Amino acid sequence: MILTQLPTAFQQARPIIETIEAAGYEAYFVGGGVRDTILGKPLHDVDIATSAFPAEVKGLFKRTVDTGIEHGTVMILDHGTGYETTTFRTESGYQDYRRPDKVTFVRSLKEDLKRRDFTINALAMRANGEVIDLFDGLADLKAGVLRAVGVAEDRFHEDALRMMRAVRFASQLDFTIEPQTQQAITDNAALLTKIAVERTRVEWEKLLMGQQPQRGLQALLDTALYRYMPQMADQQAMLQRLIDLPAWQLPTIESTWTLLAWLMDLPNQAAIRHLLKAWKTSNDLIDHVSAAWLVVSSLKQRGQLTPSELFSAGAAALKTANTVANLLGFGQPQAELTAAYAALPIQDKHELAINGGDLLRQQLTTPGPQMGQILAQLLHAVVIGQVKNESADLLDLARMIADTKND
Ligand SMILES: Nc1ccn([C@@H]2O[C@H](COP(=O)(O)OP(=O)(O)OP(=O)(O)O)[C@@H](O)[C@H]2O)c(=O)n1
Repeated sequence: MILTQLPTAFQQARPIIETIEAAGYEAYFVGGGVRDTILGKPLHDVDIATSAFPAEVKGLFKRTVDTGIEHGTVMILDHGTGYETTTFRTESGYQDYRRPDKVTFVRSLKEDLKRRDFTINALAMRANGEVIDLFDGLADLKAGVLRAVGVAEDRFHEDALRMMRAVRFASQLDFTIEPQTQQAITDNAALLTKIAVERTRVEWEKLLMGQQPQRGLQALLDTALYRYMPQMADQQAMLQRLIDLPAWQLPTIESTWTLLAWLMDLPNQAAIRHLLKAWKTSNDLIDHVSAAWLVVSSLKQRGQLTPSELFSAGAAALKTANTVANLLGFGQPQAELTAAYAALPIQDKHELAINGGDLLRQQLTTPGPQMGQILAQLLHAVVIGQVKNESADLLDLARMIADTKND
């Protein structure tokens, strides 16, 4: 097969391959970029594999960066773009796929391709678009099948993350997992516990945001791989609920986690924090999702939100929550919620017309917790429309609050 119309990114990278070839080595485009191009999907990155050893690659180009030289990866800089070029290799023991524990450089393309995870990811392409298909990846691409290269069990022992990649690709590409490959996942699922949580999380999020999440989730259930994901061992029912929802596709990582947290029937925000901490997500994500989760529960219980709830959630978490609530059948039209939020007297606590300094100057309080309490009460009063956000009104109210406190 020859691809005639190569995406621009490949066309621009052609001279790199041609330079390596002119020096007597082999070089090919490899990996997800080749797969996605054949599928007609946009490509994310251009990866090159070559028989030249790293020092040889460096000798051929003016500007290179040693991004992972001990693993065979050199980045070639060309017209402002960086091309990761990796020497044909075999390896074992991954903390990170790009940084295995042990690497052996080889000169043969076939050796390199045969240690890759799935046949659809083991295609190579020459600079002229000719696809080299040593493991029948093209047939599997056409049939929509994920099949491990060679003995599936060996591939999963080399890198247990590949089991997560299988279910992720099932969702992302809407592919089926070939039976022996699936059986090997069932047999080796427990190996996933050896994998760094961050790596598992990336695949899990991609699965949930894929075009057919139900397909990936079903494979997770069928193979019991979910049991070895953080905090998921007893989540069979939740996964089934996700599968049973009418077709869904979520736009953001935040909405994905909010949906998940909601379907897990977690008791409170502390439980959500615990869940997300176990998955090692960022603190920003934890704050966002726990705020959104609270909004989802209000929408579920009352179908609407108080000004105070709108204010404390903030625009971003509101949007997330409503997306999830809509998916679950109890959301509001997004425009209504946006309008209600915009109609709040203030959207941010920094907009409050007075601050702690003003209270001190008027000797209404002393620095410390009492000041914070008064400011919080003022903020609340402004948000619910009890008082105008003007300094004279706020100082009057602060005086009343301070008096009652001092009584
Ligand atoms: N655990 C892994 C990770 C990657 N690969 C190989 O390295 C290539 C590039 O990996 P990566 O960029 O992580 O993933 P892609 O397959 O390109 O997919 P995507 O970009 O969608 O993540 C893969 O196609 C595959 O050949 C592998 O064999 N085993």
